[in-house]
Amino acid sequence: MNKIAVIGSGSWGTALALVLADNNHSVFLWGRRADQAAEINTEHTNARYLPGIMLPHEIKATTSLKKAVDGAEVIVLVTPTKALREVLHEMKGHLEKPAVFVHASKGIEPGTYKRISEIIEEEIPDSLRTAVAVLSGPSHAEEVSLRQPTTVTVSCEDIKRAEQVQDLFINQNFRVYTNPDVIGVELGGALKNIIALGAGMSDGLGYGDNAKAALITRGLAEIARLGTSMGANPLTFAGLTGIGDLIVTCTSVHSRNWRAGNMLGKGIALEEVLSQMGMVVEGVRTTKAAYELARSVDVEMPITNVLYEVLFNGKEPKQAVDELMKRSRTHEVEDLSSLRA
Ligand SMILES: NC(=O)C1=CN([C@@H]2O[C@H](COP(=O)(O)OP(=O)(O)OC[C@H]3O[C@@H](n4cnc5c(N)ncnc54)[C@H](OP(=O)(O)O)[C@@H]3O)[C@@H](O)[C@H]2O)C=CC1
Ligand SMILES: O=C(CO)COP(=O)(O)O
Repeated sequence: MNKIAVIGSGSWGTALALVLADNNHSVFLWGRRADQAAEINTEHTNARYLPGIMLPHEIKATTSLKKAVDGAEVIVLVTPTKALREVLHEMKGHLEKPAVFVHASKGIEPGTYKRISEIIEEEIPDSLRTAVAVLSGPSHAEEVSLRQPTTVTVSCEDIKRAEQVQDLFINQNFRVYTNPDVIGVELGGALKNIIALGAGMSDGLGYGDNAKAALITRGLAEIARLGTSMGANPLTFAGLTGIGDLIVTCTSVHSRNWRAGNMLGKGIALEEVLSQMGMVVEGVRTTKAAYELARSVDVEMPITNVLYEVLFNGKEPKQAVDELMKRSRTHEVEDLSSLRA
């Protein structure tokens, strides 16, 4: 039985703790609120984030980072992206031996444009980490906690390490694949949230399935365009962490990004949307980061650009869609020769 620390007791951290406890690991779940830790330890519920779910008694909740990581061979990071650096910074002082770091958050840091594995590598010295891996894919916490069939991918440049992490999580309800393309897996997971905001907005405006299919398909094209320019393998975007996660996030009522976009499409202001959600909507900050990153590397991202204008410059959602439809005509694939027999 491995001791595993799960850092972040929101919906996804709690659902992953449940998967690990189902697999007979000893799980310490860290969150910042004492009332929540007490609820998890005594009632075995996390009613705010996973209402109606009984958690395995093996999950031990704590507000002490030291207690959570003490002796843990594996540390699973699942805070919102914006909280990660601060948490890692504090955690570093409590680490006594190297651990495998697995993260399951989906974002890019505005300003630095760093992926999460890069943030971990910056904050935790080489001597205190044996590997950094990412777990991503189409996986809403609400369904995972009901033990409904779910597939994800674990990515690590060292594929043997990825297989070790695969072993920790895999079970009959939670199927885990591996992929060595960390850049592609992280960027697919982060950037799909932008397109999900757009898909929700389209639904909120009353547009139909044609519009949503267009957003998913052209969204994937711009995710892959930016991703490959950053060094990702284009094939990764055809997998679970690319199109797979894009489909689930653009079409599921569980998606916070879709729901936030839907409210924006109905004319509700961003601040009101975020306060009504009460949960992290990663796509908002990621839109800013991706917009700036794409400009800095000169990659065209039309959907991201109009969403940036809606979120941060007050453009009306309807006008954003009109502008996308009126862009100058173009080919579906930039390199036409790749389509010819
Ligand atoms: N939910 C899902 O189905 C999935 C989520 N993810 C990703 O997982 C990550 C976490 O999301 P999720 O669990 O859903 O988020 P939730 O909104 O469900 O929960 C957020 C958690 O983060 C805590 N938190 C917020 N701000 C801070 C901070 N500054 N320092 C420390 N903790 C903080 C909250 O604590 P408090 O309650 O005290 O405010 C809460 O425990 C995101 O990157 C998301 O994209 C990935 C796949 C699936
Ligand atoms: O990443 C997710 C599912 O794979 C969760 O998406 P939301 O953050 O939009 O709920």
